[in-house]
Amino acid sequence: MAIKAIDVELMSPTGGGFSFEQLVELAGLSVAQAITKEYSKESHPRVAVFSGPGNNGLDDKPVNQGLMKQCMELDIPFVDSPECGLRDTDLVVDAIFGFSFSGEVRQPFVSAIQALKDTAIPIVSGNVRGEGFQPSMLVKMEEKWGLNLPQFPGTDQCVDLNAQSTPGQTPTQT
Ligand SMILES: NC(=O)C1=CN([C@@H]2O[C@H](COP(=O)(O)OP(=O)(O)OC[C@H]3O[C@@H](n4cnc5c(N)ncnc54)[C@H](OP(=O)(O)O)[C@@H]3O)[C@@H](O)[C@H]2O)[C@H](O)CC1
Repeated sequence: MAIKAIDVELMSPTGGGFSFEQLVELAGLSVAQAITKEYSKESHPRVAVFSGPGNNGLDDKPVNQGLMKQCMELDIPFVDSPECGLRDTDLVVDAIFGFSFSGEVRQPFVSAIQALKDTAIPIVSGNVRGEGFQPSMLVKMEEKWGLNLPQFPGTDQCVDLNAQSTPGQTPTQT
């Protein structure tokens, strides 16, 4: 089943009736929990989020306005270039593209993707891999249908698959 179709099913009355906002919140929670499990706030206190134009990054989308307002009230800075985003940063969250990414990277994202290719800072990617850089951790949100899911500990939103990974696989997925 295509990932997009899974979201449609989750939002249908028989598939859970989730609202788009709920799915966004759950996706964000999964990413946040996966990050805090893998990277401590002592070793990686400064996190930069690279947001894209679609529903993965929600850059400038109305659903994101409340979050942006919260960030401003908490004095969390916004930057407008990839170089600034990577300055004084310990971890990058790549929320640039989700499942609608296709083809070669086009402007205005070429420099952001290039910066992520060039950096040694660990990158946590949400959902999609293929823009040409290797994330340290990949968080996948839609794995359910037809997949052999691992046991999730307690009420956790993520599980570390390192123990089960084989060479060449992405280290951590949820
Ligand atoms: N129910 C939901 O939709 C939920 C989705 N979630 C997350 O959202 C993404 C899917 O969101 P979507 O908006 O469909 O897609 P993207 O986030 O990938 O962004 C699409 C935009 O990216 C542009 N794009 C695509 N390919 C390229 C490229 N090669 N170079 C530059 N730009 C690109 C695209 O532009 P177009 O001109 O092609 O339209 C769009 O602007 C999903 O993966 C989840 O992460 C929520 O988490 C929950 C609900």
